[in-house]
Amino acid sequence: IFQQWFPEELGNHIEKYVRRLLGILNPYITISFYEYNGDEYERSEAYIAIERYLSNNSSNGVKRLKANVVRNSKSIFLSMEDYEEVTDEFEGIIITWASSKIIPQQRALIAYNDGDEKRYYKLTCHRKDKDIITKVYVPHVLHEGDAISQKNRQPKLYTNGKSTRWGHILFEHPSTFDTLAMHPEKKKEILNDLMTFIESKDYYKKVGKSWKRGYLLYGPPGTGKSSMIAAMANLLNYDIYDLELTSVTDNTDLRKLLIGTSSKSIIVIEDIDCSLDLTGQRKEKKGGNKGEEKNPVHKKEKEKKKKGSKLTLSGLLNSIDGLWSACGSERLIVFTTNHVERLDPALIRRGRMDKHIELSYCCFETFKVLAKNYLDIESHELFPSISRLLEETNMTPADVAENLMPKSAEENAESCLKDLIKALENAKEEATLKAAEVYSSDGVLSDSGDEESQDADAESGESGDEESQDTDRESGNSGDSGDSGAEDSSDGDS
Ligand SMILES: Nc1ncnc2c1ncn2[C@@H]1O[C@H](COP(=O)(O)OP(=O)(O)OP(=O)(O)O)[C@@H](O)[C@H]1O
Repeated sequence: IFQQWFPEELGNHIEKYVRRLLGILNPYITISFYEYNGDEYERSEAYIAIERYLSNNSSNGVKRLKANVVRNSKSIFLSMEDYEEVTDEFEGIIITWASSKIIPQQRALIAYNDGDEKRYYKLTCHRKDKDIITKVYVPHVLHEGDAISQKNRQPKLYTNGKSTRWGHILFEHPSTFDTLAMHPEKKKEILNDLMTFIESKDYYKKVGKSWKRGYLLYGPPGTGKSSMIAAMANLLNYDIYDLELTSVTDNTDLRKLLIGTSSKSIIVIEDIDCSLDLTGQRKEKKGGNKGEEKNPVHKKEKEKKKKGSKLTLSGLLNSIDGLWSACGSERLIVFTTNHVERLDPALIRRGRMDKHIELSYCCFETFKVLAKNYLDIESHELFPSISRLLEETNMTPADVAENLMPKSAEENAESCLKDLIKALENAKEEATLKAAEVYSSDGVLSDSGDEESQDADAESGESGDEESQDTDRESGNSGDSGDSGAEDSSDGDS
């Protein structure tokens, strides 16, 4: 009626003064949070956080609720239907939240979202409480809402294919820090480190570092490196970006991929020593292996490799802690390797890889965790024999776990422990035989292959080392640190 009977300009004028008058008389203020701001295709983070907060804290008093089944979410959550109202209390202050929407007079012909309706939450509180509401209550609501979203979300596992895009699936690995078998003190130290990291946003800002932390996990195959990454992701509810370096053609692609990662994520490069010729490039600059430099076949091969992949060590280093690494925060970068000694020191220096974690062969403490997980026992009369054997021989947690797993319905804890004892005795015998073979008749080591990798191979039954020793012989390289030898043996292992 008002719009019909008053000329538009006069109408606007009167409306303005009426609103002002009401504003003076009304002791309440309102704050609106719209679902879409500016960029219309992105839901406002504040709106989402408020939705979660209200669904968790105040939905009991609401009669009409909406069930939101978010894809990839672990559970459904309930939120208020349009035009519902709830009250919340904060430090003795009563706050009213109402869900509302603006329906445009002329609906867009092609509507992307409920015919262009603009939903919003309206907070109403007393004018005298304005400061505490805007400075304390609203940030509290946003923080709580974020935490609820984070808790309910299902982590994803991303991987890069041939393109510079990430593809993902839901991450549903069951490994946790409870199932991870390692020395309890070491486990506690890692857990503390992770928890300190996630609570240190302000600290990182204060010291001028981007909020990320590098972990280097190293040890023989089957000692739990991948299991630990899964446990980290499950603990922190982070996504995993499994970066396959061999599919990345150059530094620009690597940068694009890293820009495409989100916060609260773990970027993983597994078997970093096999992924790229990272050691060779730097050693070459320093003079490297002279025998190899003179060898025209090796020189040609290296040049060909360089042309094929323009991903360089310096490109990788820049991505880890150069300017580009600052895009996105709250991230862990994890490298895994079976051969830590083959990595360039620059790649794993502290600051880049802040924490070096060795995952090693099964000790008695590790075994006890596996026995509890697999057989539900904490002690047994066979434990002392197993403890002694584990001291005398190297067996990976993966092999121990395999032996502890019942193979048939008839098997019980005792028979599984006996299986393990048998396997440990066999491994011990094999290791003794292998050691005898390695020593030549005059008691001198016949080959300079490193002991650690031989142990690892003995455990896993792989013959990768033979290949690396052959390659070393062919290239006239007597040391085990030669680039080509290292590369070939890694290929063999992988
Ligand atoms: N420390 C451990 N705690 C619990 N389970 C383990 C542990 N280590 C190995 N396992 C078991 O062995 C399997 C293989 O372990 P995992 O893949 O984590 O080893 P890895 O060190 O990553 O090996 P690789 O270097 O070959 O990738 C796992 O599925 C798990 O069942």
